[in-house]
Amino acid sequence: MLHRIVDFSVRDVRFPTSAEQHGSDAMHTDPDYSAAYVVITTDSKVQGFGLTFTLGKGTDIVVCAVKALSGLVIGKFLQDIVGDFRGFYRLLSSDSQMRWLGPEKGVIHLATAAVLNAVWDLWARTEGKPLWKLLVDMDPKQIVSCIDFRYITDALTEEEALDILMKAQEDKQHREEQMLKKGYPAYTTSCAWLGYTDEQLKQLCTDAFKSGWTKFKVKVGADIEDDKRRCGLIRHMIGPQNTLMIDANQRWDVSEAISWVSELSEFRPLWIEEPTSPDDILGHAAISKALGTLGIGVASGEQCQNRVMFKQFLQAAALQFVQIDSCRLGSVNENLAVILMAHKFRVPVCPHAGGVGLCELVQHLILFDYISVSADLHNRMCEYVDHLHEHFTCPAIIEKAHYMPPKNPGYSCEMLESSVVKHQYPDGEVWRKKIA
Ligand SMILES: C[C@H](O)[C@@H](O)CC(=O)C(=O)O
Ligand SMILES: [Mg+2]
Repeated sequence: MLHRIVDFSVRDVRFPTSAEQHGSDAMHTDPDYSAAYVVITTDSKVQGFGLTFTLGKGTDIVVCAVKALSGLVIGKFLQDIVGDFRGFYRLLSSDSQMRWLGPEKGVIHLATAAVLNAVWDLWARTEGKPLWKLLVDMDPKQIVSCIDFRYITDALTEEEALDILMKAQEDKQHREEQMLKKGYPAYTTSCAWLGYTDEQLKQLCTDAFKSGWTKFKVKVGADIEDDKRRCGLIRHMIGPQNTLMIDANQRWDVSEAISWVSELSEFRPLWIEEPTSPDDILGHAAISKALGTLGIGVASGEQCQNRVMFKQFLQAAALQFVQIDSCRLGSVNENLAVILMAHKFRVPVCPHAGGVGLCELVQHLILFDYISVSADLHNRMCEYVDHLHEHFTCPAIIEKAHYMPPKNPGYSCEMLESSVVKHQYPDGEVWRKKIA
């Protein structure tokens, strides 16, 4: 059956998370987790749902960018899109006028992610499979045909990508069964947002520990004495064997990052995340070199613009953990490129999640990474944040601190229509009350 896209909508949906300091960090002190939420409808009535994540203000700008791209989607047949997905990715990311707004970065790239996420969702639904399974079952040649290799062939050629995927075919079935049984390891960021009090932090950490969490991320970077106290509290509570990560959300200059994190080294963080500007590849390389001697790695990616920057981070040995993001990069297509490059450079992928909908989306990509690419779980885990899942029709499922593979067809980011209507900005009930 053919599926022609006949309708396209995008809405500005915002959740007032800043009221309770959920999601707060050293740079984003009042985030309202939000999304530009896309629904595409076909003449066969099958729909695709996609989103990109934002922090509140400016979501309207992303919505505007999504609308600008919608003309490239409406009227297309799904079969034509996925039959040349590389071409369609390039159509969206390289439109000869709109590429001036990026290219492949910033608002226009967030918009590309929202649109393509909806297309991938539609594809998975029409195949009756969750997205991870669609990817895992795909012929390696077809996977590679979804990737735009422009600008990365000096690091990864199409032939090398194919070779990686072919080699990982062995034992794939076994890994799939393992994931279905045990799930993919996760860590939590929910206990230690920067705006939480010590009491909150202790309580949330105790509860999480009791529910089986063993890996915790703490926000740092505003005040060194606060950081020492908070890291000390968590390290004391989780003991020496469990894992602690720290996240500065781009707060420091390079030398400041090195000295600040050195002062926190006694708490033995596995990584420091986003120590400095997400665009500063050589700065990250310098930090990696300095902190490597203390056994601390550098993680980044949630604001890494595109595959070209990831390529350079990897080439410069500037990252020890690659944090792919389902909404920052150009959807599944560009994430496939980064997952394969990370494998070639032997750097573990530990996705960024949380926000609204990011856990739902990225769980599919990390399952694909394990089953079809890396076959490795050492030092690998996917972020989990326990907010806003109740707004999704198929929320992420966590059991014993592991993501359980989604079973429903699609990419898991369909929101409950009632939640969308209530949180739509500025007319939804939640915002009307606040604005009045
Ligand atoms: C503003 C966001 O909550 C950010 O702090 C998330 C983040 O850095 C992470 O989850 O990692
Ligand atoms: Mg982070």
